[in-house]
Amino acid sequence: MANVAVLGAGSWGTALSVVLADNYHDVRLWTHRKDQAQQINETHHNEKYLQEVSLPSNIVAYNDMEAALQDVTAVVVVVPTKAIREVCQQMKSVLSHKVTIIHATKGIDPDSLKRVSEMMEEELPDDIYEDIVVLSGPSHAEEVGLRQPTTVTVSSHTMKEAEIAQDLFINEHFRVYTNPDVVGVELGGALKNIIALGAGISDGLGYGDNAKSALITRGLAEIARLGTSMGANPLTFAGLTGVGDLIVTCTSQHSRNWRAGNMLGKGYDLHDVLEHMGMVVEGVRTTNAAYKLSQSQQIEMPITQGIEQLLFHGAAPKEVVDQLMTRGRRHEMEDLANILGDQYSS
Ligand SMILES: NC(=O)C1=CN([C@@H]2O[C@H](COP(=O)(O)OP(=O)(O)OC[C@H]3O[C@@H](n4cnc5c(N)ncnc54)[C@H](O)[C@@H]3O)[C@@H](O)[C@H]2O)C=CC1
Ligand SMILES: O=C(CO)COP(=O)(O)O
Repeated sequence: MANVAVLGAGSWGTALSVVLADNYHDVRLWTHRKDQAQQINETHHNEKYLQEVSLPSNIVAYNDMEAALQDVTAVVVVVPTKAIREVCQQMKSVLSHKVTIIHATKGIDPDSLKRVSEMMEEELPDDIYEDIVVLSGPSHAEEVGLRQPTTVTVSSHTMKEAEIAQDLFINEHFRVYTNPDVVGVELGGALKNIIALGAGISDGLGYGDNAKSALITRGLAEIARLGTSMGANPLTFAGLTGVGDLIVTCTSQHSRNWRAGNMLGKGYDLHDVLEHMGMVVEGVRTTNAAYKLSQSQQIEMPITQGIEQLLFHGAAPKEVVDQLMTRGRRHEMEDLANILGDQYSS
């Protein structure tokens, strides 16, 4: 069994620690907050982020990163996208041996327009890891923590590292697939958060299942359009980290992105919504990143564009829906064939 550090003690870092602990690994759950480390070790619960789950005794919380990383063979990074560079800097200053590095963060940085693994590659020295592994897929922390059946995908450029991650996590409640398409796996997980905001907005406006199904399906089309232009394999978007994660995030009240969207649809102000959530809503910053990417790559992303207008430029939810519904007429098969490439054109 392995010594594994999980960096980030929010809801997802805590739930992934439970999976690792169930597989008999010694888990060091690192948090940047001393009081939280103390609270977890005293109560064996993460009261703020995953209250209902009781944590096995082989999960120990740390506040000292150097101590948490001592003798580990694998490090799982699960902080919000905004904190990735900072946490990598801290890791770099205390880690001198080679480890398997896995990240489970879903976002794109709106400043550098980089994916999470790209930011990590920029920040970390080459000699402490072989290849970054991405873990993504339809997986609400609340359900994983309760050991409900869940499937995810791990991806890295070298299959060996992905398979190490698969071995660490797989068990009878948590089934782990591999996929070599790092770009597609990462982009699917990040971009679905924009569409989940949209699904929440639609529900907040009082629209029904037809509208939500349209958002999921046309959202998938624009995710795949941007994704393939950035080098992803279009088939990945038909898998767990594409349509799978879209379904789970757009249809569940566990989703923070859906919940934030729902409040926006009901007319609440973005600042108040984020304050109320108290947990990361990755879709907000990723909307801005995807919007910028769509502009620079000249990719049509009408839903993302509408949500960008709503979040950052004062557009009313109903105005955005009206704009989407009155766009010029389109040929559905042509749109889909364009994503898949020439061999599918009619
Ligand atoms: N919650 C879920 O069900 C899932 C979340 N994810 C992704 O995992 C990532 C983390 O999300 P959650 O754990 O849900 O977020 P969360 O909001 O529950 O917790 C975030 C954690 O990061 C910590 N943090 C914030 N800034 C930090 C910094 N500068 N240095 C160190 N720690 C910092 C916070 O103290 C908190 O413990 C996000 O990218 C999210 O999209 C992915 C799959 C499922
Ligand atoms: O990524 C998730 C489920 O796969 C969690 O989504 P939220 O961040 O919207 O809660």
